[in-house]
Formats: sequence, C-alpha cells, structure tokens
Amino acid sequence: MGRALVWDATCVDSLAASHLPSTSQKAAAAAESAQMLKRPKMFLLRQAVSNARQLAPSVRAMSSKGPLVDLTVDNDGVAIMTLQRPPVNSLNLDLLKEISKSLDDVAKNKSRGMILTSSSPTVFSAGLDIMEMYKPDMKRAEEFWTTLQDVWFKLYGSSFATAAAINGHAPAGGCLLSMSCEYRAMVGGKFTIGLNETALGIVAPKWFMDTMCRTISMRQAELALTTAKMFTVDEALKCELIDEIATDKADAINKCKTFLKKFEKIPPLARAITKLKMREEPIKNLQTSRQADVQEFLSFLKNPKVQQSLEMYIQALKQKAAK
Ligand SMILES: CC/C=C\C/C=C\CCC/C=C/CC(=O)SCCNC(=O)CCNC(=O)[C@H](O)C(C)(C)COP(=O)(O)OP(=O)(O)OC[C@H]1O[C@@H](n2cnc3c(N)ncnc32)[C@H](O)[C@@H]1OP(=O)(O)O
Repeated sequence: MGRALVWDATCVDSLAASHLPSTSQKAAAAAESAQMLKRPKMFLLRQAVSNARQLAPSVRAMSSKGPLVDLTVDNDGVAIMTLQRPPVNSLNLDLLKEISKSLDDVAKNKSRGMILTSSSPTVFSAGLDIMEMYKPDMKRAEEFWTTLQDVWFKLYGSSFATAAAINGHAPAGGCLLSMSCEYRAMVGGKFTIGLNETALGIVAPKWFMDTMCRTISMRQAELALTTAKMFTVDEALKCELIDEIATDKADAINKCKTFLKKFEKIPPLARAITKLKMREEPIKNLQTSRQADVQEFLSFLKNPKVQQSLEMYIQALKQKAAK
C-alpha cells in the first residue's frame, strides 16, 4: 500500500531586508530561522495525524517497568505512570529519560488517557535533582535540560488526556509536571505545591511561568513566583492550582479517572486538536527559543552566585533531613 506524502517546501530570500542582519553575521541564518518557525506547524500536524489514528482506539496491553518509572494500563484502558525514584522522586537525567520514553509508550499505545502519580507516600516529586545543577558536568547538564524540555513538550503537548494524582509534596519541577497535565487531584493533609525557584536563588524558566499562568490567574502566578509560594492543599484548591482534594492516593486516582471518563463521548480528534490549540502558544514559544533556553540554563549554572545559593540550599536540605 502506498503512503500519502505531504511536501512542505520553503524557499528563503536570504537577502530580504528582514534577514540581512542575521545573514550578514552567519551563513544560512535565514534558512535556520525559517526552519525554527516551521517546527511548531509540523508539531501540530504530527499531533493531528497521531490523533486521527486514535479515532478507532484499540488499547494494547502495556506494561513497561523501568527501574524509575512504572507504567501499566488498567482494565479501563487508562495508563498509570508511577514515578519511583526514592527517596523523593527528584528529577535527575535518568528519571527524565525514563519519563520521556514512557510518554512515547503511552502515545503509541492509544490509551484512553494517562494518570501521573508517585510511589512515595509523601512526595509526588521534589522537582529537579539539585545535584544535576550543583557543580555540574556541562555536557551532562545540557542533556539534562534538553531532556526536561522534551518531557514538557511530550506531556504539556500530548494528544492523549492527562491527569495528575498528586499524592504528596510537589515543589518546583514536581509542580510543573502536575501543571502540565489537564487535571489535578491532590491528597489533603500537610503537603504543599508550588514553584519555589526564587527561594533557591534561581529563576523559573519562562515556560515554567507560562505553564503556571495557564493554570492559575496571572495575578496569583506573579505573586506565587516572586514570593516562592508553596501552597497548602486548601490554598491550592482555592486558587485552582489543583481541581480537587482527595482523601488518599486511591481516591486521587479515582478522581482522575472520573475526569478522564468525561472524554468518552467526545470525539478524540476534536478533543486533541482543541487541547493543542489552547496550548499552542507556550509550545511555540519554547520551540523557537529552545537553544537559547539551554544556553541560558548553562550560563546560569556557570554563575558563582547561583552555585553558592545551590550549595547553601543543599546544606539546609541535608541538615533538615538529618534531624
Ligand atoms: C532564565 C531561565 C533559564 C534558565 C534558568 C536556569 C536555571 C533555573 C531553573 C532551574 C529550575 C529548577 C526547578 C526545580 O525543580 S529546583 C528543585 C526544587 N526543589 C525543592 O526545592 C525541593 C526540596 N526538597 C524538599 O523540600 C523536601 O525534600 C520535600 C518536601 C520534597 C520532601 O521532604 P522530606 O522530609 O520527605 O525529605 P527530605 O528529608 O527533605 O529529603 C530526603 C533526601 O532527599 C534529598 N532531596 C530533597 N529534595 C531534593 C532535590 N530536589 N534534589 C536532590 N535531592 C533532594 C534531601 O537532601 C535528602 O537527602 P539526604 O540528606 O537523605 O541525602
């Protein structure tokens, strides 16, 4: 059987006034810029094709058990992705790689949706592994950040429906993962959630901020980001950082399943395209600034003041843990 091909060729006028400044600095700059601008369009096209394939769902059995992520499909065809990197599911390069691969598996598997949760009884995810940023090997740091970007693209821009069963603390990168899902049920109690980067002397990247601004109001997001606010579960519900409070992990998962069930009667292609159009802007923004974002991260890490802040933060964490 032949396959349909779509050709989308772009011819760039490298001597056009708008390209002259970059072309005079660097050969092929105009072509590179055209390529960057085209990526978001291609991304949406690929997602739409993948959605179209999901119009006739046939859930395959899926069970992928890496050491750090457990991925299973329940009887309802819902994929459950469980982070399991003790003690606190901090996101190091290995865990991010496994999450990235598991997200590919869910996308291929035509699951009804995915629920993200944690095997820890008290921590959903402690966010980025600080040891990946403290006195880093720059090559590894680059791969680390690129993999984090990949995970965000795949989760925030997934065509399948997503929900987070937040069964413990979710600071920084942990909060980002949950906000990248479409729905959040958080177990009540003493847990907290938020983007606390400024408390560490670091700045949350723009795409972290964008994700928060699209979850809670801009006003609340600005206050929360500048003050490194960690929301209690009740506060998080009040400002809609989470959607529901659950009594325990099982209840959180059930609440996520109830959310996913809402899509049973919605044509999957219409749902997926609507979601992607709603999320298109921050995705496009990072796609076009992806390399600059990596460079910004690397230069941040080279800054002695940032390293000093991280060192103090690690010491404080260790002292707290030793008590
Ligand atoms: C312009 C922009 C472009 C680029 C900018 C560049 C860079 C900036 C962007 C960087 C973005 C960063 C986002 C992040 O995610 S940073 C990580 C922030 N995370 C935290 O602040 C959480 C810290 N942890 C905690 O608050 C608690 O551990 C927690 C509440 C999660 C759990 O508490 P609990 O009491 O259960 O455990 P602890 O005893 O505290 O911890 C157990 C051991 O785990 C270690 N730990 C904890 N968190 C981390 C972590 N995030 N990374 C690495 N290790 C962690 C802790 O030290 C304990 O270790 P041991 O002492 O047992 O060895």
